[in-house]
Amino acid sequence: MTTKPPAEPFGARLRAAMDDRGPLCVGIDPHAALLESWGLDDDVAGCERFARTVVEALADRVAVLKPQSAFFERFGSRGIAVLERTVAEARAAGALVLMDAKRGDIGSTMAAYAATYLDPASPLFSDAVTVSPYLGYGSLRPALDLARESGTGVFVLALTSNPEGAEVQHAVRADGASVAATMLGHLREENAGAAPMGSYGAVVGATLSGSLAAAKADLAINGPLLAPGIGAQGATAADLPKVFGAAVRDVVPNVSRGVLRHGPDAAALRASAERFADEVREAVAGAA
Ligand SMILES: O=c1ccn([C@@H]2O[C@H](COP(=O)(O)O)[C@@H](O)[C@H]2O)c(=O)[nH]1
Repeated sequence: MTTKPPAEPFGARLRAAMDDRGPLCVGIDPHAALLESWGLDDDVAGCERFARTVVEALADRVAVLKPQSAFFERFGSRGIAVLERTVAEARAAGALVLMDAKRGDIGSTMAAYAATYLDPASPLFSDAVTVSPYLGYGSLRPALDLARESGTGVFVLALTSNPEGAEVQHAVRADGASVAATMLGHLREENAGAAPMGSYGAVVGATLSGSLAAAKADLAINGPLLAPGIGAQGATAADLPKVFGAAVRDVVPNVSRGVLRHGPDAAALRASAERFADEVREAVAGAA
């Protein structure tokens, strides 16, 4: 299956969606516990019903849907087939799809990961993908280049929402820059001159109040900042201005379990996403 490549770069498409729908990103994470609480079996059929329900409830109203690949992969090839259909249906219904796959490898293998998510000929073609720079930022080049070519985006892990991330991300290089600040610096260069916003984003947890200063991280990268951690991980929309300061307008706040726990009723899922969206709008407006 070949999808028509998007006419505009991801950064421009994302900014337009954020302006039109608000910046909220809702996760599609078919956890076993959520399937159970929705009255579904923890199998591939349950996974498909779950994902389709989220897409039908939210793809026409939130800016971004973020399937967490791991929860589909656990069902093997049939789970991946469900993921393919989920991505296609979400995109067809109007949401941008950010595939949370956190891939990272040596460049030659990275090229295959890039083709999987960012080549319009792939059945898993998505608007953007998350990647891990643990093999060095340069190893991500095939994904960065293919994203430019195919009008898609790449989100690089910089300061993750989990407390364990600090031991790697706050580590300081010989020149005094933290690893996180180094990644943000690379992304700033990648996005230089792009308008209204570059297509190369960073993942920066909404849970990080207090620890950004420790990483001496400058979040002004002229690109989107995916902020997971709201809801189940304890952060709230009100934390966003504290964590992101002037960069708060570039933040794409992610909520997964915080919304998904309200299913399977579509109206309840929509109401929950709307509540989070309102809280985000209020927090961002208050930061003006
Ligand atoms: O730093 C990171 C990067 C990614 N994630 C992912 O986001 C969602 C969060 O789910 P919640 O249910 O809202 O906690 C999940 O898919 C993670 O893998 C993250 O949490 N932190």
